[in-house]
Amino acid sequence: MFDIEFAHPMRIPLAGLARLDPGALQLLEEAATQDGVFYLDPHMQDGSMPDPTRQDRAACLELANDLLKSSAYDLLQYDIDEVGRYKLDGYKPMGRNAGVTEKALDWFEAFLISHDQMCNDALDEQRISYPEAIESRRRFLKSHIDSFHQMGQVILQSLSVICHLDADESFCQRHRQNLQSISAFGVLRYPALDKESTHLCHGAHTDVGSITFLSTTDYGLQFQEPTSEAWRLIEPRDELLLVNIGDSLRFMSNMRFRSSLHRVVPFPRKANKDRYSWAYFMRPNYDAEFRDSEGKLWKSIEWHTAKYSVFRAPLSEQQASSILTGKKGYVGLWSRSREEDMES
Ligand SMILES: O=C(O)CCC(=O)C(=O)O
Ligand SMILES: [Fe+2]
Repeated sequence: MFDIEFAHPMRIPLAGLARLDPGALQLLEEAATQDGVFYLDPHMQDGSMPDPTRQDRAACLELANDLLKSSAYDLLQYDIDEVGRYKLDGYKPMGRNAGVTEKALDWFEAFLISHDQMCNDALDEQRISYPEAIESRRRFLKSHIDSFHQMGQVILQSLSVICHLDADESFCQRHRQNLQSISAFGVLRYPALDKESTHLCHGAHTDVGSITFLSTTDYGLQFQEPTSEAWRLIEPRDELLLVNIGDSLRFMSNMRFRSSLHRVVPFPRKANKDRYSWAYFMRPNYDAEFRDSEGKLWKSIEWHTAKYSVFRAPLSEQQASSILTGKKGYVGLWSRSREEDMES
């Protein structure tokens, strides 16, 4: 038997939050202040919101396959570091960031599609023409992103009630759909690994934005329990969405909410096939302001830019600040030997 410890994120019903049900709000308050991660049950009995775990799951997987089957050469025509100013759209090849061990680079590829390109008609940015796999699914992607944004607003409204914020201070006001936003939807592929693979998975980080909705096909994601600092595996659940709170919401709540520290590592006996995940990164409007844990004032777009330059930096530079993980000097490296212990 493996000695693997699982996390047990709370399961919170979206329907309860939409009604501001006190029981659901209490669960959300506990999850947001203690761990910064929870499972969301997105099912609305009255069908008032599309349920992105059902048919959309298959559609996202098909999109990921269709899109990422192109050669790296073709995909690099949409290099995320070249396409726009803020790395919100385009292809991130494997190995662009530092990874989970000292010598490793990351080993996942991703394609991002910004909220504004799909859903915001009054947009200053130039319109991007995407690969056919995306262009042919514009209607699906628009409604998919819209429904994530609506779910995000329900969570933000609930968190605003928890913080006793007045309507004009509500977190929702800083995530308005008609203002420029850095939110994005992404599909990710982690190729199958073997024992000799040098480059691995996805290094430890907190998410830059406010709320991340995650779905995945397989094991691998770990989250760090804030009090014990132990890494725990997160079980993939088809019928639920995993929600991570990110830095922006942590800062906007004056550090009351935690941003979850997570990473993706090889999972014994499961790393021999591709792992897919897809995420909606709900992030604040460009100009939304907050103060970080040291009191420094940031516009959301500035924090985003600073965080991405740390994602792209070598490990030594990542270690020098607290931007990557929220803890200066800590980059959350994974040790292969422990993993091998588990396999024996
Ligand atoms: O693939 C996963 O499960 C996690 C992805 C992630 O943490 C991210 O893209 O920020
Ligand atoms: Fe993440």
